[in-house]
Amino acid sequence: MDAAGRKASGQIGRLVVVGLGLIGGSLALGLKAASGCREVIGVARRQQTCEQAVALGVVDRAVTEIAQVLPELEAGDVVFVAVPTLSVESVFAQLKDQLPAGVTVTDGASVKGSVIAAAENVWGEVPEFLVPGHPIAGSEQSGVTAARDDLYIAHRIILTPLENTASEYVQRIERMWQAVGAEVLSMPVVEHDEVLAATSHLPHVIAFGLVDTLAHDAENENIFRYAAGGFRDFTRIASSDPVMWRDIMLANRDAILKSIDLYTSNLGSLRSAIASGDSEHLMGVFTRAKAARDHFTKMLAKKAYTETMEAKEVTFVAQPGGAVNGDLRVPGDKSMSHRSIMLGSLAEGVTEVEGFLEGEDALATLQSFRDMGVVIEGPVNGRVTIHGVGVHGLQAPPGPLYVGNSGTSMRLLAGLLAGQQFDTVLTGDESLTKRPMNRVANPLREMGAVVETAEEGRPPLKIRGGSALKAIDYTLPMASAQVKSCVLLAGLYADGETSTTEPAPTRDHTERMLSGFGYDVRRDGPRASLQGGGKLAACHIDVPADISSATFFMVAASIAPGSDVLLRHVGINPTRDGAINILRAMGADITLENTREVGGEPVADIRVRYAPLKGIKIPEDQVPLAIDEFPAIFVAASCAEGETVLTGAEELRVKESDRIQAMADGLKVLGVDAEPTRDGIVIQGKGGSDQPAVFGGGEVDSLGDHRIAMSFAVAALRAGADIRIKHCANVATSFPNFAELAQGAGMNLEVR
Ligand SMILES: O=C(O)C1=C[C@@H](OP(=O)(O)O)[C@@H](O)[C@H](O)C1
Ligand SMILES: C=C(OP(=O)(O)O)C(=O)O
Repeated sequence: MDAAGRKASGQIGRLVVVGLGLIGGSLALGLKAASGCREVIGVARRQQTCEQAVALGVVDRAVTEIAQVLPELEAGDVVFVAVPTLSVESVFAQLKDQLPAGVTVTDGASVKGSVIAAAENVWGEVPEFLVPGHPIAGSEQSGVTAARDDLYIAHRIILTPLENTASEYVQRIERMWQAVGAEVLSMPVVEHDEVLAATSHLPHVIAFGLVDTLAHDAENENIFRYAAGGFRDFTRIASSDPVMWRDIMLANRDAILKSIDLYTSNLGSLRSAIASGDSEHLMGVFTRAKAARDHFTKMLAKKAYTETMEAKEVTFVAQPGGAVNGDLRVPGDKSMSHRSIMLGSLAEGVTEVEGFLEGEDALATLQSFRDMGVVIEGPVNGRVTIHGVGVHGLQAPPGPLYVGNSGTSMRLLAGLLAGQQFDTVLTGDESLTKRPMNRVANPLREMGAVVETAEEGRPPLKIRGGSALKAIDYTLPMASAQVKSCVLLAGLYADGETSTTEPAPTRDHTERMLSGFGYDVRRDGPRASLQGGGKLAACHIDVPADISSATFFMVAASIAPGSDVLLRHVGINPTRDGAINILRAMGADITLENTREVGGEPVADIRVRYAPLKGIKIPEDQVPLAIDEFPAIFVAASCAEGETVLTGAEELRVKESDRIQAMADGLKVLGVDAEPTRDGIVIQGKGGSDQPAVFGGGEVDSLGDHRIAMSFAVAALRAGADIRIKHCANVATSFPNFAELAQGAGMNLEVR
């Protein structure tokens, strides 16, 4: 918001700032810059500070006693108490009985419990005009000379109003902070003090303590001479104002002691690990901490990551025309990446993975196993090292396992977790929370697991530990590799032989990878079975490029005249190659080169050249083999000559979106006749016309579904005007570098 906008919404009367340091001075400057108040009056004990504040333009005038200004205040004015925590009470005492009605009092202390106690001591109860607050914007600098008018922009202000705080006062303070560009949120007092003890007060104790320890060391001259970046970064906050921090320690004693005790015990474990050379323990702590800190940096940079992904709004604007050319390698296979982490974690020994998909879905699985105590190094350029803990080595996670947008994570993990001794809760994002989970909960219950779901079998899933699982012979009601894998993974923990029978072939990566880890899986047509109670041995996994991601470029090359792409090292497992078969049946020019086997999975380089397509009736036996590729295939069908009919694909309705409806809606917006049916779609291809443009321009909604988003981006190659695609952040779940690769290959795609 610009200054004029803030002024309109944020005007208060006069602002009285008691305490002219960094925090008070910066609010004064910010509010003046935004014309957010009529006048700023400063109050500081020392005359020199008053003069300095006026000379610097921080305040309009300044006095040494608050009593000097109280008589002239009136309703709508605000008093901001920005003195060290333990001095707040004496300021309140000076306000008592002299504050005119309608004036709001707020403060900026780091501890809220002590401010509440100070108010009770002075007024007997917390008055309705007091709005306790805490701007999270301090730095190691202090004093009025450090004040800046932009200190609060994009910073958070926590307000902790009590039940009897009147809402008009709270609203005034919210508007005041918003006027200087801050984001205001509220929290109960106790929660505020505990959160701040852990995130701010403890780090200050450690920084002050560490610098003091080293400064007392006889060798200190040398220590400080050689202490470079790490020491400087880590101890910056030991330059903070000692009085302010002494006050905070005393005021928030109990919460800080709790944090110190927790930290001391962890430091003790680290000490023992170093003493005994326990490298596993050290790697566990360091890899978990690195992941947490990297995640935090991404959150601060407002980049996509599992928990913040939905908050980020990404729009694709795909410009019409172009062709795709070049030699590309799309990221690693998502299904195999998930399974490599799961089986590597349960194996004995160290599993090395290459080609791992660094997309949000596979990272959510990885984080879940870290949360269950597995040491996992990486990913770095697709390389992951998993220190397996054995089939019975997982530990209870500290909280619910959050798997974001990933159905595969939730359904496969459900099977594994049913066999553990500890309870777990699996949660996900808004899209995943709408997807059916009874398809896994029911067979797990038949095995003796205790699994609770929310209404109508939706997530979260609560899985009780300690159940003795018994083997079952399960006939799947739908063709689903996730359900099959869930049952087989639970079967590792069951007494006896667990088997699954599927109505049609589905991806068999679980069966293949289990065999790769030395676990005996018997396969007989539609039936797969394994005996519980075995062991997995660590191995090396080379994850090929994901055929589901490659499909976007297969379709792109097939519909855009002048295209010729080579897609390297793509997995062409016969349970995944439906898109190749369907596109070829439509007339696509696809050749497989350098076909080979890598780690038990067939792999090839796929060459695709433009060729005119024709509509077909898609054979139902191909549906499970191309289940994730249909959104892209519908784009190909729109560019084909004649009608394409899909049946037997009702499963598409329960993916990240209802993919039949979402694609039909978007295609209609772009001028294609696409009629959804119960279990499929009928598309009238427009490829036979003389017009190069099959699609009109327009705005379509991907509904947060990565595959819908990428499919409409590809459609632009044959569009007559821009296609704007809303809600594309989730492309990062399966294909984080889609836009870069697409642009490099010749598509005109802009990410906003
Ligand atoms: O097992 C797997 O890795 C997957 C199976 C498929 O789901 P269903 O089992 O629900 O068909 C697929 O859609 C999903 O992207 C990945
Ligand atoms: C359906 C998909 O994934 P999941 O079920 O793992 O969310 C997909 O990637 O298209």
